[in-house]
Amino acid sequence: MSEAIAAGIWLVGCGNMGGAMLRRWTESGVDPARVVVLDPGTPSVPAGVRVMASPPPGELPGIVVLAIKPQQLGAFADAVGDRLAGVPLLVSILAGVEEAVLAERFAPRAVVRAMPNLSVAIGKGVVALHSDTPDAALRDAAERLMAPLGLVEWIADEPLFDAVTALSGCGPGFVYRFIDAMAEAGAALGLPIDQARRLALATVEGSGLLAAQADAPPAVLADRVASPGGSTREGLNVLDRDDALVRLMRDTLAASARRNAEMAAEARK
Ligand SMILES: NC(=O)C1=CN([C@@H]2O[C@H](COP(=O)(O)OP(=O)(O)OC[C@H]3O[C@@H](n4cnc5c(N)ncnc54)[C@H](O)[C@@H]3O)[C@@H](O)[C@H]2O)C=CC1
Ligand SMILES: O=C(O)[C@@H]1CCC=N1
Repeated sequence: MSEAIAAGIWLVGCGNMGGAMLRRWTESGVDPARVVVLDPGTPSVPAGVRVMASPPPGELPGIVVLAIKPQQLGAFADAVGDRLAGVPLLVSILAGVEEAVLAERFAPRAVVRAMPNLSVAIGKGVVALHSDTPDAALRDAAERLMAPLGLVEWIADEPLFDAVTALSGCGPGFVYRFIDAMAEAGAALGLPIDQARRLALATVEGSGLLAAQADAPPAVLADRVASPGGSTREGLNVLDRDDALVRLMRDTLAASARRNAEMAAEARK
């Protein structure tokens, strides 16, 4: 465990995403007694984690993880921003909020921007990281903190965070829509909707697991499902016609990336 993690973690905001990360951290060996949740609400937290409405006086942890909504940043910074000055590592998962803005508002020694997704709750998430800090120990601390959550990847340029947020941060939302759409389509062919939902969910789960372990990329796996002259090919022809699915996904991710850029502009004000 890194020195910064051992020196304690303050998790600011423990909602959907902060809560998912926290559960996974304590399940994978982070000592709950070293974690303070700062949240004015009534979050449900693992046993042993302290919940406070404002930072404990006279203390600074090794790491502060910001997991409030971007729209809540101003109020938090105005209320207690100066209490974080000099904290070794500030990790922010806020969509669209840039490192320079965080550095200016909180004056930590290092900022790492992180983009997790909801599957971190079961250690199968994606966490993209970016930082300009030259401090290798603090970069390492951020990476070690995120390692139990799933696949961790450093992103070369901070502007690419809008793309990464659209793809893997928002991605679970798109996949859930796809599952529901598959179920709807099965029901339209006559299956009872509950059964169609079970089949669609298990199909996506199994396909993802197989693709993750397979010796071939998804395009090749798709061809293995599609027997020549068979029914999968007919369905793939619909998805592939005029790049229908690719164009839909491009529009979907572009809309999310655009919104991230807007949130970044709002946070700069
Ligand atoms: N939900 C998701 O799948 C993902 C969310 N994110 C990012 O995570 C952040 C949080 O999103 P969610 O967890 O979905 O939101 P949420 O609304 O579920 O959680 C926000 C939490 O912050 C608390 N809070 C509000 N004001 C506060 C303050 N001044 N001090 C301390 N705590 C405060 C709220 O009580 C709540 O528990 C956002 O910035 C979002 O961009 C990033 C990746 C994925
Ligand atoms: O919807 C949002 O803004 C956040 C960012 C990634 C997932 N949820």
